[in-house]
Amino acid sequence: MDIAMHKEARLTRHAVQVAQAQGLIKPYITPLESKRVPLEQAYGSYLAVNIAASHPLPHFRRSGMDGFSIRTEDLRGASSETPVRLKVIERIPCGAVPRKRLERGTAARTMTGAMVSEGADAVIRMEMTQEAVIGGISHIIVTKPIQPGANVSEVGSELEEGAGIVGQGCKIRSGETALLAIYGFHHVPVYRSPVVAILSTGEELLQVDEPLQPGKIRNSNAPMLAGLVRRAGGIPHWIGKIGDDLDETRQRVQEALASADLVVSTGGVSVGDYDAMADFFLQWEGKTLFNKVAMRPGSPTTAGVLDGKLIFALSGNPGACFVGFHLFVRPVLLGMQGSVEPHLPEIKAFLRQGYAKTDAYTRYVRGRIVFSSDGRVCVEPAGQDKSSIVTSIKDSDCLICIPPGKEETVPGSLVSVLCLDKE
Ligand SMILES: Nc1nc2c(c(=O)[nH]1)N[C@H]1C(S)=C(S)[C@@H](COP(=O)(O)OP(=O)(O)OC[C@H]3O[C@@H](n4cnc5c(N)ncnc54)[C@H](O)[C@@H]3O)O[C@H]1N2
Ligand code: MOO
Ligand SMILES: [Mg+2]
Repeated sequence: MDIAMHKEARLTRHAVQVAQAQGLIKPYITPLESKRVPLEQAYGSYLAVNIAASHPLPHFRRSGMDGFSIRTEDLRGASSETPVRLKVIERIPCGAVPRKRLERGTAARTMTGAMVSEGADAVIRMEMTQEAVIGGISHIIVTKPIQPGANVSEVGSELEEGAGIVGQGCKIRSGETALLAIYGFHHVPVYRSPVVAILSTGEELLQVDEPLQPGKIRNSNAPMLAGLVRRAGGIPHWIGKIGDDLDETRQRVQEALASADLVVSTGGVSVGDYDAMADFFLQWEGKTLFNKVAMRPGSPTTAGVLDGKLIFALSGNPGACFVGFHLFVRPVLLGMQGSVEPHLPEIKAFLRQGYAKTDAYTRYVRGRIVFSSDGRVCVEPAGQDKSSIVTSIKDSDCLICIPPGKEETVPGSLVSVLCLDKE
């Protein structure tokens, strides 16, 4: 292709909607292999199997209070006028098995978490009893009846045997970790983390430790993407910077594809004279899935697939790179880890201030979730909204979706909001 044809091809791109673009990527997202990791290393990974309760929880009748195992029947008529006296027949610490069955008129001193005596149908709290030694034998005196079942966790009252406890594709967080420990999972089958090659393009890019020079900027997208990849459970593999040269781009993209499960590049994907990534996608062995998306920022976002591996060319503008990552790359990373919820959680919220009329593209505004004094969930832009702006990335906890249209989106409008991962 000569230069004029390239220019023509670059300028005549067809924009797809965000949901369409996500749909074009979806067939290429398959979970990676699973592996067994020690439980303490499983946090943040996605479970590769369904896990059911192999025993009821709790698996023995367990006291919820420090007190006495009793038979409620014995206390039925208890009052201050007619106190009931029970003989204390044993002491049951946590971890011990009661030796005696409760017979009429007896109680067993039972600690929180300890096994309740056989024959007992409740545990009375220590505070509701008076202790007395009568004839050298320990007794309690009770002046109120209690309900059957009080302070006793019955077998299976939390989970019955066979109940699903953690499903395949669930993220292992603190609650899941605790359950896996309860059910004896010393090692846990989880999906492998995808390795993500990160490429940045542009002659203007300096390394972070290089002094500034006129016309040049430090590369901020690559470290930002590395952080985003890590937060999404991937392993970033920074390939480095590519100059604005097509042959170099081809070679480095090939290397990147060979060394990783997927490739993410930033910059050089628009219509500029030196946008080598855009040229790369015009003539390559892979299949281009889309090269323009009806969204801002990030309209030139491009995605393709070669030998089953996805490659995403995100815009160089930091705001566009950030949004492109969240809409397209993050779901892939989560999907490769087997997640059942790969997309950002979406909520509705009221727009605090109006948003000026837009064009035919949906805007994904870096925003902040705020609560109004009457308790409504609202959103507002986190700062300047241009694609080149970096500071509003730091201050955002959501992306506000402003629908396309010629009218202003007025204050108080109910809009869709994509919630970003918390650190
Ligand atoms: N005539 C037109 N010009 C532009 C269009 C258009 O449709 N017609 N699209 C604009 C849009 S929208 C965007 S977004 C940008 C996309 O540009 P590229 O993806 O080609 O990115 P670059 O040209 O390489 O760089 C853009 C901008 O970002 C800075 N940059 C690049 N890489 C990094 C990095 N790793 N860290 C920090 N900053 C980076 C770069 O210096 C530029 O300032 O194109 C518009 N133009
Ligand atoms: O689509 Mo660009 O990323 O608006 O600025
Ligand atoms: Mg460009």
